[in-house]
Amino acid sequence: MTVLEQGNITIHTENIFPIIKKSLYTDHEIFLRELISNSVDAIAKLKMISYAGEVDGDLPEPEITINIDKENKTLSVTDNGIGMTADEVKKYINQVAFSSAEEFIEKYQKDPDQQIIGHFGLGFYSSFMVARHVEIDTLSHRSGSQAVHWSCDGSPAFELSDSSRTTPGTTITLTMMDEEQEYLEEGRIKQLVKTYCDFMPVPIKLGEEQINQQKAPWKDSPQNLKDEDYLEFYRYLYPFQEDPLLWVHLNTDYPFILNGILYFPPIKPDVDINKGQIKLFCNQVFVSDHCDQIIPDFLMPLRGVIDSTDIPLNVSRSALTNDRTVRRITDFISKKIADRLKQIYQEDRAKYIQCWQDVGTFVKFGSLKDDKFKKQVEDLIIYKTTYGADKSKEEPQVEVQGGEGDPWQQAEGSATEGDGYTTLKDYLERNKEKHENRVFYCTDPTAQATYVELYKKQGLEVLFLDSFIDTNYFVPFLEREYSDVRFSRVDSDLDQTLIEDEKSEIIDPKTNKTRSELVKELFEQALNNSKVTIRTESLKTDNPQTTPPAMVILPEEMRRIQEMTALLQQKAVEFPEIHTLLVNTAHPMIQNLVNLSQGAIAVGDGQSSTGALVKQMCQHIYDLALISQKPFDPEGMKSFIERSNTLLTQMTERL
Ligand SMILES: Nc1ncnc2c1ncn2[C@@H]1O[C@H](COP(=O)(O)OP(=O)(O)OP(=O)(O)O)[C@@H](O)[C@H]1O
Repeated sequence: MTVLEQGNITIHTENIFPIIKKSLYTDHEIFLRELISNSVDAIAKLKMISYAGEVDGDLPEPEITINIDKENKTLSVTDNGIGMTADEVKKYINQVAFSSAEEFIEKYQKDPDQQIIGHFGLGFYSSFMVARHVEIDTLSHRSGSQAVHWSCDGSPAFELSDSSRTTPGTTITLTMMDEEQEYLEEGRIKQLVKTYCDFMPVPIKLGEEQINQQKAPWKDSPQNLKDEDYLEFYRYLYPFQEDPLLWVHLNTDYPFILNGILYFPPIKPDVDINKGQIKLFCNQVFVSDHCDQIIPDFLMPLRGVIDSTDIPLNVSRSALTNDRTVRRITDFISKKIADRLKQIYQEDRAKYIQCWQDVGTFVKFGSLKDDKFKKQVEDLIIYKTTYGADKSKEEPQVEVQGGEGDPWQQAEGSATEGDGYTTLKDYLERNKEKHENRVFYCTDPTAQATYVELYKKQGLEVLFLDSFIDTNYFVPFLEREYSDVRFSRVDSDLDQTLIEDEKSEIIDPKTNKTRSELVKELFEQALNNSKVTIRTESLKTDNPQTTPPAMVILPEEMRRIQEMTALLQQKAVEFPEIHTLLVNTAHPMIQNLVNLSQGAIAVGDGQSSTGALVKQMCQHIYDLALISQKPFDPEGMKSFIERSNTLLTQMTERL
């Protein structure tokens, strides 16, 4: 290969200048952020050279002042920072994309906490997006310096002259373009300072009034902050919102610098969990409301602040460049959150339980999404259980578990047992003898109340997996994770321990039929529905009156397929037409029914009023079993009410 020529690429200032002015930054408003950042840097630099013994006398109280002169259409930003000599203006201002930061840090930075915001050497030129004329009036803090005045009308030509300024520091004055007059309104400037510069470490004044918060709690050490401080900060960031459940203070210097406070808010159905609400800062300068690339998906609903100088920003400081550091920061944040949850779990179980309803959603979603996170939190996932629930309230009602005033949420103390919540590991361990590797769960405490009660009475423990994420995603996930464990919803089948051994006592000598066979026949004839299988069992109990006379059973596998299909098609789950009606032959009502039907047959009156009553009773028992699983359709509702009235009338006639 023959080299034809070598040389340096040339840039034409006339062409590149408009690009820097107009296209580098998307929003015009950020010019103020850039000027104030420069002022904050100038104040930090003054502090640094003073540490190095290069400043005579005491340092002034740091201050940045914004002044608006509507008449002359100017906005100025003044600081009492390091200032610039004529040489520095020539070097750092006249040479575009030449920042003093690198040289400065190399020479003076002793304290890693003292950071410089600007690095690209471009921010100052964002002023030309809104100003037709920009002036710098500056006096360096170094003794013997001469104040200088720089001015430029937006063309590459500038003018540098001596200035009569006597106080060290810098004033940047912008004469606003006609179409940018909004930046001469106090309200607009206050709003911009609040957005971008609220937590910058120097007081920013508009005239005499300080308009920034100045204190950034996330930069403080957690030891210095009380719960009330964290809450106050949250209320400041998210006014009129319910208080957060808990928070995590991130504070690390290695392997990257990262500070922040992340809050777990209560989950509200109207909050879009895909829209991040964490504010990203870099050196206390607001960067963005979108931390999508740093915060793992599953933690998007968290709120708060993250501040890191190691998050690689592009020149406009508005977008992130994706790199390895970002991934490491993401992992770090997930780990810290898991650690904090573990700490609360161990130290304040009552609080943990109280927050679980909301926090659990994050944790479960995180476990599904991120394998590393799953490993960190797997022992922290708890489930409501029937075990020990009686101890936390005298008479726990299954019906109220899911609603407000959940009796189990008031569990106190740090007991790990008997507070109505358990981990899966503990559940399996506790029930090893009775039903090894088998989990009974309930997805709807109201609809499945009868079933849960039945299990409870026989001393079988039921877990409540009753949130949206549980039923749709978490149960299948648990099954994959615990592949040797069988998960059965309470209404999917009845465990053998709930059923008496069949006594095949013949009660109809003429036909040689057992009670079970008679019951089955009665219901089959009454329902006359080939899709409903009738199964008879005698449910174990001390008091048959308290067991249900009949229950609808939905085989686990079939129900799951149906649920999956509904989820994929984004439709509501339809109640399966094919199902089983389990009739409890031990229940007195069922026994009476058999007797009634026997009597009817004895007098040869199969079609008589008694026969019709038995039929209606069977239909009614079926409807009552179905009622919790499926709402009536109009036809069903009509016949249920009519039948109820007929039966009640007959009852009054017979009494
Ligand atoms: N108020 C000020 N006081 C002292 N020096 C200043 C001031 N404003 C700007 N400078 C000097 O001008 C240089 C260029 O500023 P500019 O805003 O263009 O870039 P930067 O702040 O270094 O980097 P960035 O583009 O990331 O903001 C700064 O590095 C600094 O040396």
